[in-house]
Amino acid sequence: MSAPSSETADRPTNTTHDTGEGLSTFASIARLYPYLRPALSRIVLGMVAALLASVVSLAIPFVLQRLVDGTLLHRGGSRSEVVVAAAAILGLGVAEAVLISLRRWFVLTPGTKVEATLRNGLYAKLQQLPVAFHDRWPSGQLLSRAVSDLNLIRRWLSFGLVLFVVNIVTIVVGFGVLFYYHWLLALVMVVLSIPLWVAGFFFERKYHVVARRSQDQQGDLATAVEESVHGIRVLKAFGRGSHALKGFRAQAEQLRGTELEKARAVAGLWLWLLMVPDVAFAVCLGLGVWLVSQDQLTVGQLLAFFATATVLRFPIESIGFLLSMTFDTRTAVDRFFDVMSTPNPIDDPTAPRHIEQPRGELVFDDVHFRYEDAPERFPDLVDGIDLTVRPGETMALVGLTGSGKSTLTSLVPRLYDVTGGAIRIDGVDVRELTLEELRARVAMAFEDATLFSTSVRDNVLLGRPELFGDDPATKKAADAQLAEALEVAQAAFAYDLPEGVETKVGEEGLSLSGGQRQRLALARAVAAKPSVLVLDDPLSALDVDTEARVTERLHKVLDGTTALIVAHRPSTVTLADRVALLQDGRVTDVGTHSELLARNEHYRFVISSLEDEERQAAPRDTEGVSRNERARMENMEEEVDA
Ligand SMILES: Nc1ncnc2c1ncn2[C@@H]1O[C@H](COP(=O)(O)OP(=O)(O)OP(=O)(O)O)[C@@H](O)[C@H]1O
Repeated sequence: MSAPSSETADRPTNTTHDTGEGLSTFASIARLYPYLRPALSRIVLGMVAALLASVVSLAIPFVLQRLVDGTLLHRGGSRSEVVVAAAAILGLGVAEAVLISLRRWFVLTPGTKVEATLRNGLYAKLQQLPVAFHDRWPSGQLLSRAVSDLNLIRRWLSFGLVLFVVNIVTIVVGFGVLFYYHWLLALVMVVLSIPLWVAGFFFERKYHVVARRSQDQQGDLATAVEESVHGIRVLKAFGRGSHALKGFRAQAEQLRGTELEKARAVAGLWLWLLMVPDVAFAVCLGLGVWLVSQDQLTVGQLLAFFATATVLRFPIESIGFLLSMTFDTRTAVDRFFDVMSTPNPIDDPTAPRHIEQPRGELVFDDVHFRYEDAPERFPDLVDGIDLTVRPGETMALVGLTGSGKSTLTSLVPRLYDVTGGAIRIDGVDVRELTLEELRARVAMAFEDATLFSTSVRDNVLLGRPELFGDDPATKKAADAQLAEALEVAQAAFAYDLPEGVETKVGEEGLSLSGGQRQRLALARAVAAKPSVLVLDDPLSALDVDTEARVTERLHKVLDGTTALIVAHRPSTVTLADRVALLQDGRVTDVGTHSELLARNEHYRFVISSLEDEERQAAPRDTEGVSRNERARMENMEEEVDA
């Protein structure tokens, strides 16, 4: 298994939305404003508390200066004055501590609140975005956005933002205070700080790029872990664990390299952040002592100058860390909006229509479709399909592998939108229905049955939200519906699970067999009571006997339901009233199985290739003939005779 590189696995190249590139860091982060608004008052109060704490810390040197110049040097230092000054300093210290605690208290909850809002918004968006989006985006990239990027944003809001603003204000006010003590000393301090601002400027330009790369690579790594955990059976069965590990190591090493690059950039800034204040302190000390000797500065002023400069050290030193945190956050915000600003073409219509009397007629009217990434020279995959499935009719779709059967079925519930023509249910274009109504009218079961890590009951009744409730009547109705659906899908095994239908089926239902999963997925589609049932080869993992029983029960249930069934096995075709033959993107023939067998050569070819596939896949009994094969031959003979 080769893991995707960050170049290929990051943002898809064919998206046209706003990615935040070209925005300043401020403008990029400002896009969070709508999410921040409810929490803004507390963040501002936190900032006020932090600013007051800074003012208090800057006031302490004033008291020191008064103490030294007034009490100690000129009036000989009366004990009571010293005690008052010490008490004042103690009081200011306590006030500073209280204000810092208040800052933490104010900003803690808004950060978590904003993070939860962002996460819910992202999840909702991922639910809305069409399948075409999910085809293009690796899941790890989405996972890392939902977890680590939002975590970064929370930490910045709760800590980085407030400290950044407050420290900048403290530095500006602090330098003002230094000028108040002595303009020349302060000016020297400012001039000697210039290398810091230059280093900060270059740091900004470099760090932003590396931070983006690092966060994207973390997403790639998450994708690799997700893929290998998901495909652990395949990796083990083919003994490719060490190969996967090799690929993972290479990716992890790449990320380590990027993290080192980041650390080097931060270390470069730190060098200036630590060195510049030390040099400035040394130069100012020499100059200050000389100024005192020249009577241009009092000892108290010199002491207060250095006490203030010491107060400013932490804000200055923290700028590097806060800058890197801010750029990491900017990157996280960009990555969040990569997803949030993706347009959703499959949405509710502005003036939705409603199916007044559902009958279940399904019409494909000159339907065209091509995938976004299909090369231009290729014709449409679905190239002008006209087909009518009558109310209550079961229609099987048959075609060679890759002919577009699954694609065509996925157009009905608008997993993708047609690129030409229209699909109508009871005369209404599916694009004119709200998605809620459309998906209540159409239910789907796929060959690759996905279950959610919740109970069998919740999985099967997924499409019936009205059956989730605690009152006895709802529970009774839910139990009855569940029993019927499980019976139709021959999934009574669910009652024998350790906790019956309340048993949690594990992630993606992987604790069940493929056939069991398919039967639960089929039960889910049946329980949804749709007027149109779309089944994409939902019986492929069942043995012949079970398939026959399911088929028989489905026949009864499908009586009033229109069904479109993708058939990968000849036996599935027997379920259908009529068969549509898909060839070169079009429906080239429609009729009963026996009619098509008798008159259509391509149909015979498709059926015989399906038989070949099945023969290779099915286990053989002692006579060398599979049970599937025998059943199919019997079926075919009967059909042709008929
Ligand atoms: N999400 C996708 N993006 C781009 N191309 C796709 C996508 N899904 C399918 N295709 C391509 O569309 C073609 C038709 O695929 P589809 O799965 O609809 O065929 P099918 O008839 O159901 O095949 P099979 O019988 O093997 O299941 C294939 O060439 C496939 O590679």
